[in-house]
Amino acid sequence: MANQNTLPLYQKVWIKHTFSRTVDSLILFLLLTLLSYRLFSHHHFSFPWFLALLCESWFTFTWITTISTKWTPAKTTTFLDRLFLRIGELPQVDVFVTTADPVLEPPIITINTVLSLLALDYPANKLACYVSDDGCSPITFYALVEAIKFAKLWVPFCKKYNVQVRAPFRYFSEKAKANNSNLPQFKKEWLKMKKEYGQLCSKIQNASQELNTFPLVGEFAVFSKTQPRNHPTIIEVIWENKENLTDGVPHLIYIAREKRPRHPHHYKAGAMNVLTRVSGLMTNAPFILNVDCDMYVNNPKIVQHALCILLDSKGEKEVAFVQCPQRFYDTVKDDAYGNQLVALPMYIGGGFAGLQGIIYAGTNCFHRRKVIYGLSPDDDIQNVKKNYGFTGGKLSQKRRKRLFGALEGFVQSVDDALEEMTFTPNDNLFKFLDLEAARKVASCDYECNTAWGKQVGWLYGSTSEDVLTGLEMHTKGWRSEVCSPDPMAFMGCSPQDNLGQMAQHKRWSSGLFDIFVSSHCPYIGTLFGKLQFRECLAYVWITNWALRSLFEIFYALLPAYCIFTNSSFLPNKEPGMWIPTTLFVTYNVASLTEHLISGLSARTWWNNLRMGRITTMTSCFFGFLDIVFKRFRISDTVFEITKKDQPSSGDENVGRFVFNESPIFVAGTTILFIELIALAISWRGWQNGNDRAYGLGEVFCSAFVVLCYMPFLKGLFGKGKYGIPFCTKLKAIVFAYLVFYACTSIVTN
Ligand SMILES: O=c1ccn([C@@H]2O[C@H](COP(=O)(O)OP(=O)(O)O[C@H]3O[C@H](CO)[C@@H](O)[C@H](O)[C@H]3O)[C@@H](O)[C@H]2O)c(=O)[nH]1
Ligand SMILES: [Mn+2]
Repeated sequence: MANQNTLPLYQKVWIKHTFSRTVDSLILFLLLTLLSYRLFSHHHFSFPWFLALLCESWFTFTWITTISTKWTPAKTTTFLDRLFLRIGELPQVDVFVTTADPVLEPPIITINTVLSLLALDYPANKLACYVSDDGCSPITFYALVEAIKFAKLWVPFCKKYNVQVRAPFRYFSEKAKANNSNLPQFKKEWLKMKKEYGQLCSKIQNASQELNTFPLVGEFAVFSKTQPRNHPTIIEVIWENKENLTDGVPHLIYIAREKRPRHPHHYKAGAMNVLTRVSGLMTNAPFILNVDCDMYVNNPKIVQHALCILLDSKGEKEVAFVQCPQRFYDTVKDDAYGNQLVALPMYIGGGFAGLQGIIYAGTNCFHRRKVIYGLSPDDDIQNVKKNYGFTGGKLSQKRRKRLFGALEGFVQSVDDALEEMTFTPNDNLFKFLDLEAARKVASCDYECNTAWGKQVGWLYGSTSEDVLTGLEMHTKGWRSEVCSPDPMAFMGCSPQDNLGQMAQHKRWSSGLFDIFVSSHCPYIGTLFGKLQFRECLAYVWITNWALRSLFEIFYALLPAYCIFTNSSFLPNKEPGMWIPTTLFVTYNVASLTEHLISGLSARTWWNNLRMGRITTMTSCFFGFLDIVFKRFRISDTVFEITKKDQPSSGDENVGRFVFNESPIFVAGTTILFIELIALAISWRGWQNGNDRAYGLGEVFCSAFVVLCYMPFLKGLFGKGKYGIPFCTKLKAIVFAYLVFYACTSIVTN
């Protein structure tokens, strides 16, 4: 029998999706057939024919990257029982939470996340929770101060009754069948807890309403004379687990890093780096769990599950980070805005997992501190020390400044982290706490002329800092794993309307494309680094999302162009027409099947398909433009924070499209108008029985685009926020006419 101590702590199995593989290959075959048909049909050669060839070549290339990513999906299972046999003592974990705006991210959501983290089923003396507040808001701070009082009741309650959902707003709102509900003692405590939570909510609610009149006295005095973008560092230890109790409440530290108008603050990546340094000085745990303010813990044992992977004898040497899936609660029915990301992660995410590893998604992720500090998998510590310029345990003065900044105490903590010295906890973590030093590492100047954001920490330069940082780790040769135990590890909120969803897609597509055109481009990672080839293709798939918009827009306008100019891009009257027809049918049946297999409705499939077309042609197109402007130094990209709403249940308008004056909607409305004009012209042509070069194919394609843009069509007639603003319609009509005019005049000239 194998020694219990040598058994692996997790297992990875590769799944065979024979059906999926067959259908995907068939689609590829059809795409290639279509391309060759186009190349060999000399009699068809014309502008639309070549444009179609160009777009379809792109789609084929994208499809190759898709198939390659999906081909060998994998799943991991963790063995908790073996973890306890293997290690005597659980390691320390530092938990990072980021919040940035008390209005878009209501403090009540943030404190629920924090409460669920403090109540993790993990020894309290091995956890420390650091909250970064980029909004520098006294209300957020107040909410945390109040939350910790509640935590002292909540944490023991959760542990005593083994509560699963430890975010109180979910626990009390949910039809959550209270466990042990028969016990009178439980009933009593449950009621008390509910009452206490209610009081906590109303306190925070009241404070939020008095945003401008909130008294900045006592411990809040530090917030006087601060502005969100202009203030010194504020670090407050809200709670310290002084007695080092395993069943107490973990440390809670509030950090608002210094912000000055002239200093770029690098958004979330900047916040994460400050959290890394401040925690390095305080607890310096070897593992870091990072969650966004809106992601609460849904599985209180998740840290142990992740540790199974990180501490496994193989995982320890190879795995840089463990990513848990992002799932959302109270989602809009049938995923009306196509943002629940259920089917996609299942196929694409599973595929990534079967390669070098899943991308880092910015939240719900466990990191190794030493990897964050730039360690490569094949670097042994002595080597690193040589490379970094450590001599006799000390970094040479010059290199130390260049890499980690000038603070002696912090460099010492890096040295310890690289050696994993902190694996066994100090008896009193805060004994030597030097707040002055902590403020220094959180200041604007600290990173000047250092490697932070370049080789060390979260990398700067993209609004998808998460994917960039993960890609760099993969390029160094690290792997990553997905950890998705049952129940789901974390749950969060997703945008509750299409505005949030479209802004999010714009940020992602531009951030990802920014990576593609930077020196971190996946191709470079494969050529000069250790990024595996298929992992590279998977990253290419994800990072050129914005580029897809161009081809999709051209392709969507192609049928209209043909109708305007009486030409064709499809072999309408020839037997060759079966190729695009079969392709269209097969592709859609395949994606519908994938949705149904994932347990989703047909309506969800349609919504995803439709929203995919809309966001790619609008949000992602603007994401693309953002990067073009950035590269030509016309304007820089900004991280627009998504609004975190608590869904209003029973609202009959949930799922409806809302509009504003954003240029994104001008683009969408223009596309709709162009297709409508095309349909009208074809209708007239049909009635007059004119001699037409285009056929049913082009008309069908045009109609299909209109069908995808149905929310816009409804928006033309909608009222209030559900209607497209008049000036947007006007601009769109002008643009549509210009396109029409340009098309027809090219041909007549
Ligand atoms: O200047 C900033 C801006 C944002 N954030 C935080 O970043 C997180 C993510 O922001 P959010 O608006 O919720 O963006 P999402 O689109 O929901 O985030 C996804 O995409 C981001 C990258 O674009 C990742 O950083 C996130 O982890 C990932 O969940 C939130 O906790 C914010 O508080 C900051 O700390 N500082
Ligand atoms: Mn979010």
